[in-house]
Amino acid sequence: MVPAGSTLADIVSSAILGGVTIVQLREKTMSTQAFLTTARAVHQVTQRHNVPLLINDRIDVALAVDAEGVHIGQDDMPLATARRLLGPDKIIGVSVGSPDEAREAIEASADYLGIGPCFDTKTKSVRRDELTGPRGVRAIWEAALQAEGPVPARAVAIGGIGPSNAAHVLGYSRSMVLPGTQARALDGLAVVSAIMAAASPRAAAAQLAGQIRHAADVAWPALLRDPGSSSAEIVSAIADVFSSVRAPGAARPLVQHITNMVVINDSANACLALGGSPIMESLAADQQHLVPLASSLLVNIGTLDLAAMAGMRAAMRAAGEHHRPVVLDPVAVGATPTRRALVAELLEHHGACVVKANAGEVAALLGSAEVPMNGVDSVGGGFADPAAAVRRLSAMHRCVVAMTGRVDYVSNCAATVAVRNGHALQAEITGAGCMAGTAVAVFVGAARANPLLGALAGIVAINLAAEHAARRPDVHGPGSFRQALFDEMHALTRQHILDEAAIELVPGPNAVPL
Ligand SMILES: Cc1ncc(COP(=O)(O)OP(=O)(O)O)c(N)n1
Ligand SMILES: Cc1ncsc1CCOP(=O)(O)O
Repeated sequence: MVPAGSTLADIVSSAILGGVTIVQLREKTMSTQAFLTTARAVHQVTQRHNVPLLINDRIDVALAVDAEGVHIGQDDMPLATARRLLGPDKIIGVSVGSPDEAREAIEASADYLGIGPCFDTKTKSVRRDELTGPRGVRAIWEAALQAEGPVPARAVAIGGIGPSNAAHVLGYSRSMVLPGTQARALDGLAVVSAIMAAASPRAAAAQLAGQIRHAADVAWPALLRDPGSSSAEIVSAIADVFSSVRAPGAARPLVQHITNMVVINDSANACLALGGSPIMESLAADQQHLVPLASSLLVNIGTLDLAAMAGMRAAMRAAGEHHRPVVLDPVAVGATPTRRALVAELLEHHGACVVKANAGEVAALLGSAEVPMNGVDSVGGGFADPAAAVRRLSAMHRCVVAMTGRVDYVSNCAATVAVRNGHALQAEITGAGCMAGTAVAVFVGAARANPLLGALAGIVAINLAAEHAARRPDVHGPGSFRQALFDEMHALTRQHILDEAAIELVPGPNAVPL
Protein backbone atom coordinates (compact mmCIF):
# COMPACT_ATOMS: atom_id res chain seq x y z
CA MET A 1 0.00 0.00 0.00
CA VAL A 2 3.06 2.28 0.17
CA PRO A 3 3.11 4.57 -2.90
CA ALA A 4 6.27 4.72 -5.06
CA GLY A 5 8.76 7.34 -3.89
CA SER A 6 7.83 7.13 -0.25
CA THR A 7 8.76 4.77 2.59
CA LEU A 8 6.59 3.21 5.23
CA ALA A 9 8.46 5.23 7.87
CA ASP A 10 7.64 8.48 5.99
CA ILE A 11 3.96 7.59 5.90
CA VAL A 12 3.89 6.66 9.57
CA SER A 13 5.60 9.92 10.48
CA SER A 14 3.17 11.96 8.45
CA ALA A 15 0.15 10.07 9.87
CA ILE A 16 1.35 10.76 13.41
CA LEU A 17 1.71 14.45 12.59
CA GLY A 18 -1.92 14.30 11.41
CA GLY A 19 -3.09 12.92 14.76
CA VAL A 20 -2.54 9.13 14.88
CA THR A 21 -1.95 8.16 18.52
CA ILE A 22 -0.94 4.49 18.22
CA VAL A 23 0.63 2.56 15.33
CA GLN A 24 0.33 -1.12 14.47
CA LEU A 25 2.69 -2.80 12.01
CA ARG A 26 0.87 -5.54 10.12
CA GLU A 27 2.89 -7.49 7.55
CA LYS A 28 1.42 -10.71 6.26
CA THR A 29 3.89 -11.78 3.58
CA MET A 30 7.34 -10.35 4.44
CA SER A 31 10.26 -12.53 5.40
CA THR A 32 11.17 -12.37 9.07
CA GLN A 33 14.37 -10.51 8.23
CA ALA A 34 12.57 -7.85 6.17
CA PHE A 35 9.87 -7.55 8.84
CA LEU A 36 12.56 -6.89 11.47
CA THR A 37 14.24 -4.21 9.35
CA THR A 38 10.90 -2.48 8.68
CA ALA A 39 9.85 -2.72 12.33
CA ARG A 40 13.13 -1.10 13.49
CA ALA A 41 12.71 1.77 11.01
CA VAL A 42 9.08 2.36 12.00
CA HIS A 43 9.93 2.09 15.70
CA GLN A 44 12.54 4.84 15.36
CA VAL A 45 9.80 7.10 13.98
CA THR A 46 7.18 6.21 16.60
CA GLN A 47 9.70 6.62 19.43
CA ARG A 48 10.65 10.07 18.11
CA HIS A 49 6.97 11.05 18.39
CA ASN A 50 6.37 9.20 21.66
CA VAL A 51 3.66 7.03 20.12
CA PRO A 52 3.43 3.30 21.00
CA LEU A 53 4.18 0.74 18.29
CA LEU A 54 2.34 -2.59 18.24
CA ILE A 55 3.33 -5.56 16.10
CA ASN A 56 0.55 -7.63 14.56
CA ASP A 57 0.69 -11.39 15.22
CA ARG A 58 4.49 -11.68 15.68
CA ILE A 59 5.53 -11.79 19.34
CA ASP A 60 9.10 -12.63 18.26
CA VAL A 61 9.38 -9.45 16.16
CA ALA A 62 7.86 -7.36 18.96
CA LEU A 63 10.45 -8.74 21.41
CA ALA A 64 13.30 -8.27 18.96
CA VAL A 65 12.59 -4.57 18.37
CA ASP A 66 11.32 -3.93 21.91
CA ALA A 67 7.99 -2.65 20.57
CA GLU A 68 5.48 -1.36 23.09
CA GLY A 69 3.11 -4.25 22.42
CA VAL A 70 1.40 -6.70 20.09
CA HIS A 71 -1.96 -7.30 18.47
CA ILE A 72 -3.16 -10.89 18.30
CA GLY A 73 -6.12 -12.50 16.54
CA GLN A 74 -8.34 -15.39 17.54
CA ASP A 75 -6.13 -17.83 15.62
CA ASP A 76 -2.84 -16.45 16.91
CA MET A 77 -0.92 -17.23 20.08
CA PRO A 78 -3.20 -17.37 23.17
CA LEU A 79 -3.24 -14.19 25.22
CA ALA A 80 -1.93 -15.89 28.37
CA THR A 81 1.10 -17.24 26.51
CA ALA A 82 1.75 -13.88 24.84
CA ARG A 83 1.56 -12.20 28.26
CA ARG A 84 4.05 -14.69 29.71
CA LEU A 85 6.49 -14.02 26.90
CA LEU A 86 6.08 -10.24 26.86
CA GLY A 87 5.80 -9.51 30.56
CA PRO A 88 3.27 -7.37 32.42
CA ASP A 89 4.14 -3.97 30.92
CA LYS A 90 3.60 -4.55 27.22
CA ILE A 91 0.30 -3.68 25.56
CA ILE A 92 -1.64 -6.68 24.24
CA GLY A 93 -4.63 -6.09 21.96
CA VAL A 94 -6.97 -8.86 20.86
CA SER A 95 -9.30 -9.10 17.82
CA VAL A 96 -12.88 -9.94 18.75
CA GLY A 97 -15.86 -10.54 16.48
CA SER A 98 -18.51 -11.65 18.98
CA PRO A 99 -19.68 -10.85 22.52
CA ASP A 100 -18.29 -14.17 23.76
CA GLU A 101 -14.84 -13.45 22.34
CA ALA A 102 -14.96 -10.00 23.94
CA ARG A 103 -15.85 -11.37 27.39
CA GLU A 104 -13.13 -13.98 27.14
CA ALA A 105 -10.49 -11.43 26.12
CA ILE A 106 -11.44 -9.01 28.90
CA GLU A 107 -11.36 -11.79 31.51
CA ALA A 108 -7.94 -12.84 30.19
CA SER A 109 -6.65 -9.24 30.70
CA ALA A 110 -6.51 -7.85 27.14
CA ASP A 111 -5.40 -4.21 27.25
CA TYR A 112 -7.72 -3.37 24.39
CA LEU A 113 -10.04 -5.06 21.90
CA GLY A 114 -10.06 -4.64 18.12
CA ILE A 115 -13.78 -5.10 17.36
CA GLY A 116 -14.74 -6.08 13.85
CA PRO A 117 -14.48 -6.40 10.97
CA CYS A 118 -17.16 -3.72 10.95
CA PHE A 119 -17.54 -3.15 7.20
CA ASP A 120 -16.18 -4.80 4.09
CA THR A 121 -12.61 -3.85 3.25
CA LYS A 122 -10.05 -4.48 0.54
CA THR A 123 -7.31 -4.73 3.15
CA LYS A 124 -8.33 -8.14 4.42
CA SER A 125 -10.44 -10.88 2.95
CA VAL A 126 -13.45 -11.43 5.19
CA ARG A 127 -16.68 -13.32 4.69
CA ARG A 128 -19.91 -11.30 4.59
CA ASP A 129 -21.26 -13.14 7.61
CA GLU A 130 -18.19 -12.10 9.62
CA LEU A 131 -18.96 -8.37 9.25
CA THR A 132 -20.33 -6.99 12.50
CA GLY A 133 -21.66 -3.65 11.25
CA PRO A 134 -21.90 -0.86 13.84
CA ARG A 135 -24.76 -2.66 15.58
CA GLY A 136 -22.56 -5.72 16.10
CA VAL A 137 -19.74 -3.48 17.30
CA ARG A 138 -22.17 -2.04 19.86
CA ALA A 139 -23.26 -5.48 21.09
CA ILE A 140 -19.64 -6.62 21.42
CA TRP A 141 -18.62 -3.39 23.16
CA GLU A 142 -21.51 -3.67 25.62
CA ALA A 143 -20.51 -7.26 26.40
CA ALA A 144 -16.93 -6.11 27.02
CA LEU A 145 -18.08 -3.34 29.35
CA GLN A 146 -20.18 -5.79 31.35
CA ALA A 147 -17.39 -8.39 31.59
CA GLU A 148 -15.16 -8.47 34.62
CA GLY A 149 -11.44 -8.36 34.00
CA PRO A 150 -8.34 -7.09 35.75
CA VAL A 151 -8.21 -3.93 33.62
CA PRO A 152 -11.11 -1.72 32.47
CA ALA A 153 -12.31 -2.51 28.94
CA ARG A 154 -10.90 -0.42 26.12
CA ALA A 155 -11.68 -0.96 22.44
CA VAL A 156 -11.40 0.27 18.89
CA ALA A 157 -13.50 -0.69 15.87
CA ILE A 158 -11.79 -1.83 12.67
CA GLY A 159 -12.71 -2.66 9.08
CA GLY A 160 -13.76 -0.35 6.25
CA ILE A 161 -13.72 2.76 8.44
CA GLY A 162 -12.94 6.11 6.84
CA PRO A 163 -13.91 9.79 6.98
CA SER A 164 -17.50 9.27 5.83
CA ASN A 165 -18.46 6.69 8.46
CA ALA A 166 -16.07 7.27 11.37
CA ALA A 167 -18.37 9.57 13.36
CA HIS A 168 -21.36 7.33 12.64
CA VAL A 169 -19.56 4.19 13.87
CA LEU A 170 -18.55 5.96 17.09
CA GLY A 171 -22.05 7.33 17.72
CA TYR A 172 -23.94 4.20 16.77
CA SER A 173 -21.71 1.87 18.80
CA ARG A 174 -21.92 3.85 22.05
CA SER A 175 -23.09 1.67 24.88
CA MET A 176 -26.58 2.72 25.91
CA VAL A 177 -27.29 5.26 28.62
CA LEU A 178 -28.56 2.81 31.19
CA PRO A 179 -29.99 4.35 34.34
CA GLY A 180 -27.14 5.39 36.58
CA THR A 181 -24.38 4.94 34.00
CA GLN A 182 -22.88 7.06 31.26
CA ALA A 183 -23.03 6.12 27.60
CA ARG A 184 -19.55 4.94 26.74
CA ALA A 185 -17.94 5.41 23.39
CA LEU A 186 -15.21 3.25 21.96
CA ASP A 187 -11.73 4.54 22.69
CA GLY A 188 -10.88 5.01 19.03
CA LEU A 189 -10.86 3.60 15.55
CA ALA A 190 -8.30 1.45 13.73
CA VAL A 191 -7.86 2.25 10.06
CA VAL A 192 -5.50 1.04 7.39
CA SER A 193 -6.42 2.10 3.86
CA ALA A 194 -8.10 5.39 4.76
CA ILE A 195 -4.66 6.62 5.86
CA MET A 196 -2.15 4.40 4.10
CA ALA A 197 -3.70 4.74 0.64
CA ALA A 198 -4.49 8.46 0.97
CA ALA A 199 -2.70 11.03 -1.17
CA SER A 200 -1.75 12.81 2.06
CA PRO A 201 -1.64 10.47 5.09
CA ARG A 202 -1.23 13.52 7.32
CA ALA A 203 -4.39 15.19 5.98
CA ALA A 204 -6.28 11.89 6.10
CA ALA A 205 -5.29 11.30 9.73
CA ALA A 206 -6.20 14.89 10.63
CA GLN A 207 -9.60 14.48 8.98
CA LEU A 208 -10.24 11.24 10.88
CA ALA A 209 -9.16 12.84 14.16
CA GLY A 210 -11.63 15.64 13.39
CA GLN A 211 -14.40 13.09 12.85
CA ILE A 212 -13.60 11.44 16.18
CA ARG A 213 -13.77 14.83 17.94
CA HIS A 214 -17.01 15.68 16.12
CA ALA A 215 -18.63 12.41 17.24
CA ALA A 216 -17.74 13.02 20.89
CA ASP A 217 -18.04 16.79 21.23
CA VAL A 218 -20.78 17.73 18.77
CA ALA A 219 -22.95 14.92 17.42
CA TRP A 220 -23.61 12.89 20.57
CA PRO A 221 -24.31 15.81 22.94
CA ALA A 222 -26.59 17.35 20.28
CA LEU A 223 -28.61 14.15 19.91
CA LEU A 224 -29.39 13.89 23.60
CA ARG A 225 -29.82 17.61 24.35
CA ASP A 226 -32.89 18.56 26.37
CA PRO A 227 -35.66 20.31 24.47
CA GLY A 228 -36.60 22.22 27.67
CA SER A 229 -38.26 21.06 30.84
CA SER A 230 -41.83 22.34 30.44
CA SER A 231 -44.26 22.65 27.51
CA ALA A 232 -43.93 26.46 27.58
CA GLU A 233 -40.13 26.26 27.46
CA ILE A 234 -40.22 23.79 24.57
CA VAL A 235 -42.73 25.87 22.58
CA SER A 236 -40.56 28.95 23.03
CA ALA A 237 -37.47 26.99 21.87
CA ILE A 238 -39.40 25.70 18.81
CA ALA A 239 -40.44 29.28 18.02
CA ASP A 240 -36.78 30.33 18.19
CA VAL A 241 -35.82 27.65 15.68
CA PHE A 242 -38.66 28.75 13.41
CA SER A 243 -37.58 32.40 13.67
CA SER A 244 -33.97 31.56 12.88
CA VAL A 245 -35.12 30.33 9.46
CA ARG A 246 -37.77 32.98 8.87
CA ALA A 247 -35.93 36.04 10.16
CA PRO A 248 -35.88 38.78 7.51
CA GLY A 249 -32.61 38.54 5.60
CA ALA A 250 -31.75 35.06 6.97
CA ALA A 251 -30.16 32.77 4.39
CA ARG A 252 -32.63 30.12 3.28
CA PRO A 253 -31.38 26.67 4.36
CA LEU A 254 -30.64 24.61 1.26
CA VAL A 255 -32.30 21.20 1.52
CA GLN A 256 -30.97 18.51 -0.80
CA HIS A 257 -33.78 16.05 -1.50
CA ILE A 258 -33.68 12.57 -2.90
CA THR A 259 -37.36 11.90 -2.88
CA ASN A 260 -40.12 10.14 -4.72
CA MET A 261 -41.75 11.09 -7.98
CA VAL A 262 -45.23 11.37 -6.44
CA VAL A 263 -44.39 14.25 -4.13
CA ILE A 264 -41.32 15.86 -5.63
CA ASN A 265 -43.08 19.06 -6.72
CA ASP A 266 -45.13 19.45 -3.54
CA SER A 267 -42.05 18.87 -1.39
CA ALA A 268 -40.06 21.51 -3.28
CA ASN A 269 -42.92 23.98 -2.83
CA ALA A 270 -43.34 23.11 0.86
CA CYS A 271 -39.63 23.68 1.37
CA LEU A 272 -39.88 27.12 -0.23
CA ALA A 273 -43.06 28.06 1.61
CA LEU A 274 -41.49 27.20 4.97
CA GLY A 275 -38.41 29.30 4.29
CA GLY A 276 -36.02 26.75 2.86
CA SER A 277 -34.46 26.40 -0.56
CA PRO A 278 -35.03 23.02 -2.23
CA ILE A 279 -32.78 21.13 -4.59
CA MET A 280 -33.92 17.75 -5.85
CA GLU A 281 -31.02 15.71 -7.28
CA SER A 282 -30.66 11.96 -7.14
CA LEU A 283 -27.61 11.36 -9.35
CA ALA A 284 -24.95 9.54 -7.32
CA ALA A 285 -22.01 11.36 -8.89
CA ASP A 286 -23.41 14.75 -7.92
CA GLN A 287 -23.89 14.06 -4.23
CA GLN A 288 -20.31 14.73 -3.14
CA HIS A 289 -20.62 18.20 -4.71
CA LEU A 290 -24.16 19.05 -3.58
CA VAL A 291 -24.43 17.67 -0.06
CA PRO A 292 -21.59 19.81 1.38
CA LEU A 293 -23.44 22.91 0.15
CA ALA A 294 -26.72 21.86 1.72
CA SER A 295 -27.86 22.57 5.21
CA SER A 296 -29.54 19.15 5.45
CA LEU A 297 -30.30 16.08 3.34
CA LEU A 298 -33.71 14.46 2.98
CA VAL A 299 -33.79 10.83 1.81
CA ASN A 300 -37.26 9.51 1.04
CA ILE A 301 -37.57 5.98 -0.36
CA GLY A 302 -41.12 6.38 -1.70
CA THR A 303 -40.56 5.34 -5.31
CA LEU A 304 -37.38 3.33 -5.66
CA ASP A 305 -35.11 2.69 -8.59
CA LEU A 306 -31.52 1.52 -8.69
CA ALA A 307 -30.11 4.92 -9.67
CA ALA A 308 -31.89 6.67 -6.81
CA MET A 309 -30.67 3.99 -4.40
CA ALA A 310 -27.09 4.62 -5.53
CA GLY A 311 -27.77 8.34 -5.08
CA MET A 312 -29.00 7.76 -1.52
CA ARG A 313 -25.86 5.84 -0.58
CA ALA A 314 -23.59 8.47 -2.11
CA ALA A 315 -25.53 11.32 -0.51
CA MET A 316 -25.47 9.75 2.94
CA ARG A 317 -21.73 9.06 2.58
CA ALA A 318 -21.17 12.73 1.76
CA ALA A 319 -23.45 13.80 4.64
CA GLY A 320 -21.35 11.68 7.04
CA GLU A 321 -18.13 13.22 5.81
CA HIS A 322 -19.43 16.80 5.94
CA HIS A 323 -21.59 16.54 9.09
CA ARG A 324 -24.85 17.31 7.33
CA PRO A 325 -27.97 16.11 9.19
CA VAL A 326 -29.90 13.43 7.32
CA VAL A 327 -33.68 13.10 7.58
CA LEU A 328 -34.69 9.61 6.48
CA ASP A 329 -38.28 8.93 5.46
CA PRO A 330 -38.60 5.13 5.18
CA VAL A 331 -41.84 5.17 3.16
CA ALA A 332 -43.59 1.78 3.23
CA VAL A 333 -40.45 0.19 4.61
CA GLY A 334 -42.23 -3.00 5.62
CA ALA A 335 -43.86 -3.51 2.23
CA THR A 336 -41.05 -5.30 0.39
CA PRO A 337 -37.75 -7.03 1.15
CA THR A 338 -35.92 -4.46 -0.99
CA ARG A 339 -37.25 -1.56 1.09
CA ARG A 340 -36.48 -3.33 4.34
CA ALA A 341 -32.94 -4.16 3.26
CA LEU A 342 -32.27 -0.67 1.90
CA VAL A 343 -33.41 1.12 5.05
CA ALA A 344 -31.53 -1.33 7.28
CA GLU A 345 -28.40 -0.72 5.20
CA LEU A 346 -28.76 3.08 5.19
CA LEU A 347 -29.31 3.22 8.94
CA GLU A 348 -26.55 0.76 9.74
CA HIS A 349 -23.91 2.02 7.30
CA HIS A 350 -24.57 5.76 7.43
CA GLY A 351 -27.12 6.57 10.13
CA ALA A 352 -29.75 9.29 10.17
CA CYS A 353 -30.13 12.36 12.32
CA VAL A 354 -33.94 12.05 12.19
CA VAL A 355 -36.16 9.19 11.08
CA LYS A 356 -39.58 10.59 10.10
CA ALA A 357 -42.13 7.82 9.76
CA ASN A 358 -45.76 6.90 10.29
CA ALA A 359 -46.76 4.34 12.91
CA GLY A 360 -46.79 1.40 10.48
CA GLU A 361 -43.26 2.27 9.34
CA VAL A 362 -42.07 2.62 12.94
CA ALA A 363 -43.57 -0.81 13.67
CA ALA A 364 -41.82 -2.32 10.65
CA LEU A 365 -38.50 -0.81 11.75
CA LEU A 366 -39.01 -2.24 15.24
CA GLY A 367 -39.85 -5.66 13.76
CA SER A 368 -43.32 -5.42 15.32
CA ALA A 369 -46.66 -6.40 13.78
CA GLU A 370 -48.59 -4.11 16.14
CA VAL A 371 -49.45 -1.53 13.46
CA PRO A 372 -50.42 -2.80 9.99
CA MET A 373 -49.82 -0.92 6.75
CA ASN A 374 -51.89 -0.67 3.60
CA GLY A 375 -49.30 0.26 0.96
CA VAL A 376 -47.81 3.52 2.18
CA ASP A 377 -50.55 4.17 4.77
CA SER A 378 -50.54 3.18 8.40
CA VAL A 379 -53.88 1.63 9.35
CA GLY A 380 -55.67 0.75 12.57
CA GLY A 381 -55.47 2.40 15.95
CA GLY A 382 -51.68 2.71 16.17
CA PHE A 383 -49.45 1.65 19.04
CA ALA A 384 -50.88 0.96 22.49
CA ASP A 385 -47.88 2.92 23.83
CA PRO A 386 -46.67 5.21 21.01
CA ALA A 387 -44.16 7.06 23.19
CA ALA A 388 -42.47 3.78 24.10
CA ALA A 389 -42.30 2.82 20.41
CA VAL A 390 -40.55 6.03 19.34
CA ARG A 391 -38.19 5.89 22.32
CA ARG A 392 -37.24 2.34 21.44
CA LEU A 393 -36.57 3.16 17.79
CA SER A 394 -34.62 6.26 18.77
CA ALA A 395 -32.44 4.21 21.11
CA MET A 396 -32.00 1.46 18.52
CA HIS A 397 -30.68 3.81 15.82
CA ARG A 398 -29.26 6.57 18.01
CA CYS A 399 -31.32 9.19 16.20
CA VAL A 400 -34.34 11.42 16.68
CA VAL A 401 -37.59 9.72 15.67
CA ALA A 402 -40.58 11.80 14.52
CA MET A 403 -43.66 9.59 14.22
CA THR A 404 -46.58 11.25 12.45
CA GLY A 405 -50.24 10.40 13.04
CA ARG A 406 -53.30 11.92 14.68
CA VAL A 407 -50.94 12.78 17.52
CA ASP A 408 -47.27 13.06 16.54
CA TYR A 409 -44.50 11.78 18.82
CA VAL A 410 -40.95 13.07 18.59
CA SER A 411 -38.20 11.48 20.68
CA ASN A 412 -34.45 11.53 21.15
CA CYS A 413 -34.90 8.64 23.60
CA ALA A 414 -33.93 10.86 26.54
CA ALA A 415 -37.00 13.07 26.00
CA THR A 416 -40.26 12.39 24.14
CA VAL A 417 -42.72 15.08 23.09
CA ALA A 418 -46.30 14.62 21.90
CA VAL A 419 -47.65 17.14 19.36
CA ARG A 420 -51.43 17.50 19.26
CA ASN A 421 -51.69 19.78 16.23
CA GLY A 422 -52.74 19.00 12.67
CA HIS A 423 -55.95 18.24 10.80
CA ALA A 424 -57.71 15.14 9.48
CA LEU A 425 -57.47 16.52 5.92
CA GLN A 426 -53.70 15.83 6.02
CA ALA A 427 -54.60 12.14 5.71
CA GLU A 428 -56.72 12.89 2.63
CA ILE A 429 -53.94 14.19 0.39
CA THR A 430 -50.98 12.25 -0.89
CA GLY A 431 -47.57 13.43 0.25
CA ALA A 432 -48.58 15.07 3.55
CA GLY A 433 -46.15 12.80 5.40
CA CYS A 434 -43.44 13.44 2.80
CA MET A 435 -43.95 17.19 3.22
CA ALA A 436 -43.61 16.73 6.98
CA GLY A 437 -40.22 15.14 6.21
CA THR A 438 -39.27 18.19 4.17
CA ALA A 439 -40.42 20.49 6.99
CA VAL A 440 -38.27 18.57 9.46
CA ALA A 441 -35.29 18.81 7.09
CA VAL A 442 -35.71 22.60 6.75
CA PHE A 443 -35.57 23.16 10.50
CA VAL A 444 -33.11 20.41 11.44
CA GLY A 445 -30.58 22.11 9.20
CA ALA A 446 -31.09 25.27 11.26
CA ALA A 447 -31.01 23.53 14.65
CA ARG A 448 -27.86 21.43 14.44
CA ALA A 449 -27.20 21.80 18.15
CA ASN A 450 -30.54 20.19 18.98
CA PRO A 451 -32.10 17.99 16.27
CA LEU A 452 -35.01 17.12 18.57
CA LEU A 453 -36.04 20.79 18.52
CA GLY A 454 -35.45 21.00 14.77
CA ALA A 455 -37.72 18.02 14.17
CA LEU A 456 -40.36 19.46 16.50
CA ALA A 457 -40.23 22.81 14.68
CA GLY A 458 -40.90 21.07 11.35
CA ILE A 459 -43.75 18.95 12.70
CA VAL A 460 -45.42 21.85 14.52
CA ALA A 461 -45.05 24.17 11.51
CA ILE A 462 -46.70 21.85 9.01
CA ASN A 463 -49.45 20.89 11.45
CA LEU A 464 -50.34 24.48 12.28
CA ALA A 465 -50.38 25.33 8.58
CA ALA A 466 -52.77 22.39 8.07
CA GLU A 467 -55.07 23.65 10.84
CA HIS A 468 -55.08 27.14 9.34
CA ALA A 469 -55.73 25.82 5.83
CA ALA A 470 -58.60 23.59 6.97
CA ARG A 471 -60.27 26.56 8.69
CA ARG A 472 -60.34 28.70 5.55
CA PRO A 473 -63.77 29.33 4.04
CA ASP A 474 -62.44 28.59 0.56
CA VAL A 475 -61.34 25.07 1.57
CA HIS A 476 -63.95 22.44 0.79
CA GLY A 477 -61.97 19.22 0.52
CA PRO A 478 -58.58 17.70 -0.31
CA GLY A 479 -57.97 19.70 -3.51
CA SER A 480 -58.55 23.15 -2.07
CA PHE A 481 -56.89 22.06 1.20
CA ARG A 482 -53.70 21.12 -0.64
CA GLN A 483 -53.55 24.50 -2.33
CA ALA A 484 -54.29 26.40 0.88
CA LEU A 485 -51.67 24.40 2.77
CA PHE A 486 -48.82 26.05 0.82
CA ASP A 487 -50.25 29.52 1.45
CA GLU A 488 -50.57 28.79 5.16
CA MET A 489 -47.03 27.39 5.45
CA HIS A 490 -45.88 30.62 3.89
CA ALA A 491 -48.06 32.77 6.17
CA LEU A 492 -47.09 31.01 9.40
CA THR A 493 -45.50 33.24 12.06
CA ARG A 494 -43.57 32.84 15.28
CA GLN A 495 -46.62 34.13 17.14
CA HIS A 496 -48.77 31.33 15.71
CA ILE A 497 -46.34 28.84 17.19
CA LEU A 498 -46.24 30.57 20.57
CA ASP A 499 -50.05 30.78 20.70
CA GLU A 500 -51.14 27.52 19.12
CA ALA A 501 -48.49 24.78 19.48
CA ALA A 502 -50.11 22.01 21.53
CA ILE A 503 -47.24 19.96 22.85
CA GLU A 504 -46.49 18.05 25.98
CA LEU A 505 -43.47 16.28 27.37
CA VAL A 506 -44.31 12.60 27.79
CA PRO A 507 -43.15 11.27 31.14
CA GLY A 508 -41.06 8.13 30.84
CA PRO A 509 -37.72 6.47 31.42
CA ASN A 510 -34.57 8.22 30.29
CA ALA A 511 -33.38 5.25 28.34
CA VAL A 512 -34.74 2.08 26.92
CA PRO A 513 -33.20 -1.34 27.39
CA LEU A 514 -32.71 -2.74 23.90
C1 LIG B 1 -6.82 -3.14 16.13
C2 LIG B 1 -6.92 -4.38 15.34
N1 LIG B 1 -8.03 -5.10 15.39
C3 LIG B 1 -8.13 -6.23 14.68
C4 LIG B 1 -7.08 -6.66 13.88
C5 LIG B 1 -7.16 -7.93 13.14
O1 LIG B 1 -6.23 -8.80 13.65
P1 LIG B 1 -6.31 -10.38 13.30
O2 LIG B 1 -7.65 -10.87 13.73
O3 LIG B 1 -5.12 -10.99 13.90
O4 LIG B 1 -6.25 -10.41 11.77
P2 LIG B 1 -4.96 -10.01 10.93
O5 LIG B 1 -4.58 -8.59 11.19
O6 LIG B 1 -3.91 -10.92 11.40
O7 LIG B 1 -5.40 -10.22 9.52
C6 LIG B 1 -5.93 -5.87 13.85
N2 LIG B 1 -4.88 -6.22 13.10
N3 LIG B 1 -5.86 -4.74 14.58
C1 LIG C 1 -6.72 -6.03 9.92
C2 LIG C 1 -8.15 -6.04 9.86
N1 LIG C 1 -8.86 -6.76 10.74
C3 LIG C 1 -10.16 -6.67 10.57
S1 LIG C 1 -10.55 -5.68 9.27
C4 LIG C 1 -8.93 -5.35 8.97
C5 LIG C 1 -8.48 -4.47 7.88
C6 LIG C 1 -8.88 -3.03 8.06
O1 LIG C 1 -8.38 -2.28 7.01
P1 LIG C 1 -9.13 -1.00 6.42
O2 LIG C 1 -9.02 0.04 7.46
O3 LIG C 1 -8.34 -0.67 5.20
O4 LIG C 1 -10.52 -1.43 6.13
